[in-house]
Amino acid sequence: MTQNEMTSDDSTDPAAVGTTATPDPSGEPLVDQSIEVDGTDGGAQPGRDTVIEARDLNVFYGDVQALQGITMSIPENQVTAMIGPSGCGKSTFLRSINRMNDLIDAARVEGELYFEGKNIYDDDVDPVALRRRIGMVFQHPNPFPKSIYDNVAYGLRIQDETENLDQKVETALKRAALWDEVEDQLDKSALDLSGGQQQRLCIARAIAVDPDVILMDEPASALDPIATSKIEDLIEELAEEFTVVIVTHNMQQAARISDKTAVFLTGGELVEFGDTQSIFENPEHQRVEDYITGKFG
Ligand SMILES: Nc1ncnc2c1ncn2[C@@H]1O[C@H](COP(=O)(O)OP(=O)(O)OP(=O)(O)O)[C@@H](O)[C@H]1O
Repeated sequence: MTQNEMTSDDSTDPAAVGTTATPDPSGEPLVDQSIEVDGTDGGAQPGRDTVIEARDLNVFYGDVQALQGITMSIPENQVTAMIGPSGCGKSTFLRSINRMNDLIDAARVEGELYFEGKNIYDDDVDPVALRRRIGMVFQHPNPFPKSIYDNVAYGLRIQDETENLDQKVETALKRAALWDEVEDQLDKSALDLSGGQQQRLCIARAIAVDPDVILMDEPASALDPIATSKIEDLIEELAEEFTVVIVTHNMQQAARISDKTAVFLTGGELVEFGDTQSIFENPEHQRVEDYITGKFG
């Protein structure tokens, strides 16, 4: 992601429908800077770049404060999970990362949130361009009422990336572990797929345009155990190429698939953030231990 890519002008916002599109790769960065961190905030490790960094981020809905002074660094090419009880601000934080909160009238953001060194809340950042680099997958699969092929090709067509389109669609479906199930029926309506297949199609649609980050808001909570297991396997594979940030209510899921875990608690406070294994086996805070062991939530 370059600064110019985030500040480019485009009136089409594919993120609002759960996909992303590719910016012009020729844009020169305004600032040649990526953030290296020392791991003291529990986030990125030495030598591993931070992709997203929140600094004292506060989010309000009207008079209600949903996030309180969130500071954390999210490392690249890892799975970072957000867990915590209902209403603690997990989805609000996720939406802050690609400015989806802009679409909520009452929402107001204070503080800073850096994506590859650029504060995405600076006036010169175009949220549409930002969302091309930070895709999103929602809780309920939301394919378009179009063919399987057209769903995956959607963002590529918006961006005029239609050269070798068949190949790009096939690659995205393979990366989303769906190709083998749909290769003979690409013209079939996406709405005829099972829920789990629809969600993998939405993931294929998001990754077809090659974003840097994929945000996932409880992507498996509407699926049966077998479909959930496929999505979990897929998320782990995706982290080899993308940075994945996932909100989940399912602590076992966070423990299974994430490298880092952020524990939010009531009031929108980030109480603990670090290696998933440490958080689950040896949390620093009693409140986190109580939450993880099911004493509340
Ligand atoms: N669009 C909105 N307008 C007003 N308040 C909102 C809005 N969205 C969220 N909130 C409030 O912000 C707080 C945090 O909500 P958020 O959805 O981020 O929490 P969450 O941890 O993701 O919850 P859940 O696990 O139930 O999805 C809650 O008090 C919620 O009521």
